[in-house]
Amino acid sequence: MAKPLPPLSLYIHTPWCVRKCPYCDFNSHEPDGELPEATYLKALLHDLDGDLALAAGRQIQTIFIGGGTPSLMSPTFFERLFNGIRRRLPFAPNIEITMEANPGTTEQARFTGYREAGINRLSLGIQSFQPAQLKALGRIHGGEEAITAVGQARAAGFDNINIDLMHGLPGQTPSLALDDIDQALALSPDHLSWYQLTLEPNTAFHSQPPVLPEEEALWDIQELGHQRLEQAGFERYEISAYAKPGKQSQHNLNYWQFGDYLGIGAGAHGKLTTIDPQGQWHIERRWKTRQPDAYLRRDNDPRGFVAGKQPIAADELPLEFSMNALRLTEGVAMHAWSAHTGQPQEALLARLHTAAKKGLLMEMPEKLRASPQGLLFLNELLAFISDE
Ligand SMILES: C[S@@+](CC[C@H](N)C(=O)[O-])C[C@H]1O[C@@H](n2cnc3c(N)ncnc32)[C@H](O)[C@@H]1O
Ligand SMILES: C[S@@+](CC[C@H](N)C(=O)[O-])C[C@H]1O[C@@H](n2cnc3c(N)ncnc32)[C@H](O)[C@@H]1O
Ligand code: SF4
Repeated sequence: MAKPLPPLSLYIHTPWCVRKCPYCDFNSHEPDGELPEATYLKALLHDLDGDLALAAGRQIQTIFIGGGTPSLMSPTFFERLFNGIRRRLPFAPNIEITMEANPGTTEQARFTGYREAGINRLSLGIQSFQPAQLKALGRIHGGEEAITAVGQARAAGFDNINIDLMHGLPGQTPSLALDDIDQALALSPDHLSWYQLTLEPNTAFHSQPPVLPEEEALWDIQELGHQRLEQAGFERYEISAYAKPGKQSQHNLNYWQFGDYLGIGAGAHGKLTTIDPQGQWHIERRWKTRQPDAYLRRDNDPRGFVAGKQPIAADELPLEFSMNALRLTEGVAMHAWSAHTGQPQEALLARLHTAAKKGLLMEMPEKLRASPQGLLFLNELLAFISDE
């Protein structure tokens, strides 16, 4: 019997933001005028139609609406979108549906509408509570609005709330970073994503870098912040992701466990496995037209929305799989590594001998699991896996 396909998720991208943040390399754009909600809705469903043949007969386990700023779209937009998707693919009974929201774009009635439309997890991009850091990041909201947004979300019935915080910010000291964590914890989130600010190519911060904390302060922030979160009952399950028990993001877990996902919307990417009549797996990555205007025009184009696609070759699987799985603090069972990569466990063990000796790995041979040192130097660890 052929091995079962991995779980299927759906990523939906909305590409607009009130203002582009200087550190951000996501596919986000300031709109020219009114948001084209109706045409974007139509385009998203046609985009999904183009991917349906790859997902026929499968059920969607999780949906993640990212951006950009999805909270710029109205609740009706999502209600119609979910109705359209459900007509094409069934939803799992306990489906997790996350939406990202910017605290500068929220109001009570909207949150209630999002909840009623079926969104059951909210991810708020708070980043910091300090005026100086929010200003340096070019954010459109203050700390107070972030606190209000969490209250509005709870009042609307959201019982699964994530807060995104960033650290290593311009002018940030360890005590300011800890104060951000404390203020976030005081809001009792279910999940906290704690990202170190990175200077990404093609951003304003890359061409005009801000002054960042010294290396030593960055280490202190990392170490002290990690301790503070664990003391508060948050378990770190991925490099930057902390959750209360049972509140891990199912969508992100599926990515990291090398599950399948459809990606619709401007610049969205997807990964899909299909089985041929001989029972062989074929994995393909595909990505969609990136510029919002060009994406909308593609709706009338017989080439469709796909900007590119590429199969993942068998010899790329060890690295592709490990890049994701090793981000998880629990790592992955050796037999799962073998099942996903099609390689015998001995092949992996041989490659990892030196990495283990260098202290980058925790447990062998039952599990492939990075040590705390390995999580810090993930690229070094991955180099051992990709080296033939
Ligand atoms: C697409 S944005 C989230 C939603 C919303 N647009 C917002 O910013 O409020 C995803 C998250 O990635 C993080 N992020 C974006 N750029 C980053 C960077 N250069 N370094 C570290 N984290 C970054 C931020 O925490 C941000 O909330
Ligand atoms: C940056 S994470 C933010 C997670 C957030 N902190 C939370 O816990 O809700 C957003 C998710 O959207 C996915 N994602 C972002 N941009 C995407 C794109 N263009 N195509 C497909 N997936 C994308 C990421 O891989 C990830 O699963
Ligand atoms: S609001 Fe979010 S997606 Fe938009 S530019 Fe800022 S960080 Fe990027």
